Amino acid sequence: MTQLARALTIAGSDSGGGAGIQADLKTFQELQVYGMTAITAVTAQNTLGVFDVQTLPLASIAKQIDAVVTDIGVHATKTGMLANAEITALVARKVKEHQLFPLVIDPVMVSTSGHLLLDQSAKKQYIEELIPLATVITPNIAEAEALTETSLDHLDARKKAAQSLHALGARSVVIKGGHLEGEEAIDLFYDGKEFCFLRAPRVNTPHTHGTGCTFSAAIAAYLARGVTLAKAVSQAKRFIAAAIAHSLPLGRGHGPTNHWAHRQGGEPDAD
Ligand SMILES: Nc1ncnc2c1ncn2[C@@H]1O[C@H](COP(=O)(O)OP(=O)(O)O)[C@@H](O)[C@H]1O
Ligand SMILES: Cc1ncc(COP(=O)(O)O)c(N)n1
Repeated sequence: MTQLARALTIAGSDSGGGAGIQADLKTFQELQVYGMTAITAVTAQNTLGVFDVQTLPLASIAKQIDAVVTDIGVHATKTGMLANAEITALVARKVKEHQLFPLVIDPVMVSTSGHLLLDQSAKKQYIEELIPLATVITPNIAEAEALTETSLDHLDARKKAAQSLHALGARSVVIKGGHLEGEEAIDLFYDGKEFCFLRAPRVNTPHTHGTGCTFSAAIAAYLARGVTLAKAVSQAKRFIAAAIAHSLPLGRGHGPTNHWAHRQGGEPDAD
């Protein structure tokens, strides 16, 4: 057997299965990557909203990371919901201790349903401790605005924001354009030298719960498989575009993306 690619997600649990750890594991599995988890927080969540958040003790998060790294081994890591400043600092420490690279950072701050998933006070730890370790950081527009303290309503401003996140130490940056308007959903990729655009047709759907988690997990999966960064980002864009084009009208709110949509037909295998 050729060596099985293995990826670790350090993120929150979404009981509704559309975002967080659950979206990450589904994405890893679809991309033939063995998935492992370190859960930072347990949310009670569905397509309508977030009804409870319980963060895990720091020692538990640390031991989850130690357990998988020291035994099974990790080829790529992604971070999602880190909830607060202490968890963000712990994760940065563990990334350094275990050299958890390549590292994809999805700086999750607010859910699609509008619930705060990161204490405001954690911004300092993101900027000073975690972002400098990123192979790629994938903020949406609001997250990039919060991290750079600028308004990003123009492409020029988004380019400058990507440059300033790169200047903080991130090796590359994707500023996602899911919340912009237009015929296409266009993300801006900056590798420290050049800008390029990741494009897909914009899908007119409310069912976009978990798009950011799925996109960043797909980047981590491709990196775990040894694909180059530029290729990982563009293949991940194809994966998320298919997942949104065939998203699932489940629940009464924002339904989840469809992780098996990249397969021919966009449907689960017939019985
Ligand atoms: N309606 C849509 N149609 C097509 N692509 C979308 C749509 N909404 C989001 N995307 C894409 O999904 C990915 C996640 O983006 P975004 O929704 O901005 O992130 P987040 O979930 O973190 O808010 C990006 O590649 C973005 O362009
Ligand atoms: C546990 C967890 N992690 C991340 C998100 C963000 O995903 P989205 O922005 O699509 O709601 C979420 N809702 N829940």
